[in-house]
Amino acid sequence: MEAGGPAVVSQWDECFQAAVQVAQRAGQVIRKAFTEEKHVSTKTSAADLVTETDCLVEHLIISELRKQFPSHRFISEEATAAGAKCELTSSPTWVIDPIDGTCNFVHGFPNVAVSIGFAVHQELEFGVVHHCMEERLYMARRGRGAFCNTQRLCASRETDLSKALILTEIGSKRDPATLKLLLSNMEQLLLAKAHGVRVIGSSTLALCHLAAGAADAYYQFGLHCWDLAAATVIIREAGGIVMDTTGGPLNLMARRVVAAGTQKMATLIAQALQPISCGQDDQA
Ligand SMILES: Nc1ncnc2c1ncn2[C@@H]1O[C@H](CO)[C@@H](O)[C@H]1OP(=O)(O)O
Ligand SMILES: [Mg+2]
Ligand SMILES: [Mg+2]
Repeated sequence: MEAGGPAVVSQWDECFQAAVQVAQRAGQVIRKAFTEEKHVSTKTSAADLVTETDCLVEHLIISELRKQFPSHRFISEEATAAGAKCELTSSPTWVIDPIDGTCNFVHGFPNVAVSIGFAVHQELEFGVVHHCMEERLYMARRGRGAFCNTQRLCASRETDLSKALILTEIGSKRDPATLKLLLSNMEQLLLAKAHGVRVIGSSTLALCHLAAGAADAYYQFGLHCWDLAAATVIIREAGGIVMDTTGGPLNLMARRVVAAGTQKMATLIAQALQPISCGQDDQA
């Protein structure tokens, strides 16, 4: 036996390593496609976009992981859009967004990421988010800390809403009632004298910025489980909070989230928000 005893190998290490490798391969494909002509289609609205690269990258990720882990289940954005069931059971399940920030990708705006989360018994075990254009890899395993490349991540300790930099996303719904609520939520936070509200076009990268302490809070209605799964582990392992907009525990399928460096900040944001109803991922 080596000095210090055998290395501790977690049950899901092999899966984590596979996620890192496939996220990097997917990043290469996305980087190459970023400067080329894109074929863009719409999904649920004129602002809900998909390109052939979203589908190609999703296929690449799932076929590689399925080869290595044939008994595992998969939830992914483009398969769900094509009618696959979006159901989180107790089986080992990969939750995949092949391109988070598709609208950015279409416009050549460089906030584009691959997001791969992994849950067992409905508990998130690890998350890998690859910022494709800056070649940054955000990653965390439950109980083992969060990292960006080799740098350990630490979420903000801010508790004062009037000193907060807050991130959110606009999403793809454009009906007047949704837009009114969306803008009124932003207005409430600005009236509370938050330092700023930012929209960067990628939920998962915004959540990673929160994990890195570059922002104090994040909220969104309408995002999906694949936007959230990987980054949730990364934020929690960076010492942050991820919860439901009602103030209760996070439901990955409920399409709403508040995240912050501190519980106090998360609660203040949740209290300032009016809910926007979006349905559930597993009841579509
Ligand atoms: N219907 C919706 N409402 C809110 N956000 C959504 C959404 N659909 C996707 N998003 C995500 O929110 C951000 C932009 O609004 C992106 O991260 C986008 O993910 P996507 O690029 O994978 O589609
Ligand atoms: Mg997404
Ligand atoms: Mg996507």
